[in-house]
Amino acid sequence: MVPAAGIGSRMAADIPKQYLPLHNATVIEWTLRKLLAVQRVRKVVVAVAEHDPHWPQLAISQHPQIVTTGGGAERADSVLAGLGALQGLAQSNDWVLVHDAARPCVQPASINRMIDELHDHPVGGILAVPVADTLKYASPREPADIDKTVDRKRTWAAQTPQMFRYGELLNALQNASGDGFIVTDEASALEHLGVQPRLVVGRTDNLKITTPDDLALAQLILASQSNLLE
Ligand SMILES: Nc1ccn([C@@H]2O[C@H](COP(=O)(O)OP(=O)(O)OP(=O)(O)O)[C@@H](O)[C@H]2O)c(=O)n1
Ligand SMILES: C[C@](O)(CO)[C@H](O)COP(=O)(O)O
Repeated sequence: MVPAAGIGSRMAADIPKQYLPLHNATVIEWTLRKLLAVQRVRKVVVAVAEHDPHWPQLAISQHPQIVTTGGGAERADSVLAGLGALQGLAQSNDWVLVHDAARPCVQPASINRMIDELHDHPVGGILAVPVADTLKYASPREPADIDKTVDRKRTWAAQTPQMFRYGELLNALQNASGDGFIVTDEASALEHLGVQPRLVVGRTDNLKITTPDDLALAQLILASQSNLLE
């Protein structure tokens, strides 16, 4: 399931960042090519904004493995909408991988390794990388001042895909929404139910394209992956 209904406000571009040009295609086309290169991915549901004029113009939107649905106001709403579109296609015990449209540099090998590690895990988990930098909390009074240093010994940066059983993920997201518990990733909803998703070591180059400088970096990464999808 690919949430792709965001507006990319932090990118401050004329169009949503998932449709920006990247390495002779667009951000979302690279993301979908990577997912479709994983043999064990059967269907990809893409949640796009209502009346999105860009998505229908992409040939990949007609790919036989791709189903399109409408997204929501927040990322979690778009993911819930995408899961709704899988009703009847997915069984409760099927694994669902949620992957940001804004993460085009993911490697199929990382996704396959996560599936290998988690396919018989009781909960599921996420791609993530241990934090290498020293982390600081900003002052609540002056954002440019350091308030304190965060213990990074057990700190990881969550990425996507995030992989959970269809029924459990649907329940967890609906429960979080009902509790008014705001989640910025799927794992948070499972944690809110008291379960512990697994951390699967990912790659630091699986960046989420968020601000303009991320595009130049993604271009370099994709150029270095030229033989990846052959
Ligand atoms: N209502 C939303 C908001 C975000 N997303 C998707 O969730 C992914 C990660 O979100 P983010 O990087 O925050 O994208 P935007 O919300 O578009 O960015 P911003 O917060 O800068 O506006 C993106 O692929 C985005 O398209 C979505 O499907 N529906
Ligand atoms: C899901 C995610 O990519 C994990 O790091 C991240 O939480 C998305 O956050 P965003 O603010 O919706 O980009």
